[in-house]
Amino acid sequence: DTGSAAAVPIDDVDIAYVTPVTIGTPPQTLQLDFDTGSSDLWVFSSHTPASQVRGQEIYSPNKSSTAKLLEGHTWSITYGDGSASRGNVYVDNFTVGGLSVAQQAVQTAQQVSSSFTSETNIDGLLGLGFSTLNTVSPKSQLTFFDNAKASLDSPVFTVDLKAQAAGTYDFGFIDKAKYTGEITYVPVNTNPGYWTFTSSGYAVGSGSFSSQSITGIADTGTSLVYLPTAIVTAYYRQVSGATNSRNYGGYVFPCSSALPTFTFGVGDARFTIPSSYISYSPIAPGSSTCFGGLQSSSGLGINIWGDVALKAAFVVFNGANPPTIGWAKK
Ligand SMILES: CSC[C@H](NC(=O)[C@H](Cc1ccccc1)NC(=O)N1CCOCC1)C(=O)N[C@@H](CC1CCCCC1)[C@@H](O)C(=O)OC(C)C
Repeated sequence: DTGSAAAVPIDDVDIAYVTPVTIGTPPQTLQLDFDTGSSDLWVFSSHTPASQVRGQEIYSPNKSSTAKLLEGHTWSITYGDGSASRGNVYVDNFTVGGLSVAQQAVQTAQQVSSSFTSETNIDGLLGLGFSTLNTVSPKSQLTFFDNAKASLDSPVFTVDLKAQAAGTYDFGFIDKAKYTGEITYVPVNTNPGYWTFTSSGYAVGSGSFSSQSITGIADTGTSLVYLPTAIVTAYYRQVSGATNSRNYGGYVFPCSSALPTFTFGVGDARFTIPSSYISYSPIAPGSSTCFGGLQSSSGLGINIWGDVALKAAFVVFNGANPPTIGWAKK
């Protein structure tokens, strides 16, 4: 089997991407944020208090003839940005881009934090991290990818995110039309359950490449790139008027400033993030102060290659044993 579904930006700065999925019988369609940085599949549902729902699509298990409550199971998750949700669990038919799993654990929200309520374009998350991170208790559940893996032509999914355009999540195959040149594969460390790999270094603009190991995670659910402070300060030193603003929580600069590109290494391959991706967004609509798409990871305790970096490449998440991650130009 294979599957292929669109990854659509939810706003004009690519803060996140959503992908249509169908759940149950008859099928209910929701738009989910596919997140390689977590491993819970949860949805706004008929169990979510109306006061916490603001236009999101909901999954109603009682309207699905194939839904079954997973008795006594609950879940609760908190993400890196502090947003959180919790609830109970059903199993039901689940399809992504033509690829179906019969008894997928679908975690129904009974409580979501205010940031989820206010994010009206996201109806839930589909975790693509390793199933060891799943929060369902007393028995943890498998991700959609882990459930589908055995039936896939190849145990992979690929990520092709685009700037202000629809990209794709493909399952079970590698589409040669989506990348150029070779795919460079590197090992993945599955502890504690993210797609953790080691980059071979970086360069700022046309500057020399600094060979150094940068261990971090490939995270489709994170908007920006978060790297060690030394690298980030070296970058913004090249940007006139840039400051690290406590007020705005990161590096800001005059939107009129010229930004260098940022290049990162994967093995011998080099990937360049265009300046336009790093001039992420005005700090407020119409402001002439812009927030950077490259920020320091010092507050996070983990380096994150989020959407700003993923948009610059075609990435293969290889779920074979042992897992690897592959990066190609496009
Ligand atoms: C630096 S870690 C923070 C990361 N969140 C983010 O990157 C959020 C995502 C978001 C999308 C839509 C609306 C609102 C927020 N964006 C964010 O914090 N931004 C602030 C800086 O400007 C860019 C937007 C995060 O928590 N990612 C989650 C998934 C994410 C999906 C959207 C809803 C909130 C949760 C997950 O990938 C995760 O926790 O990763 C861990 C390993 C850090």
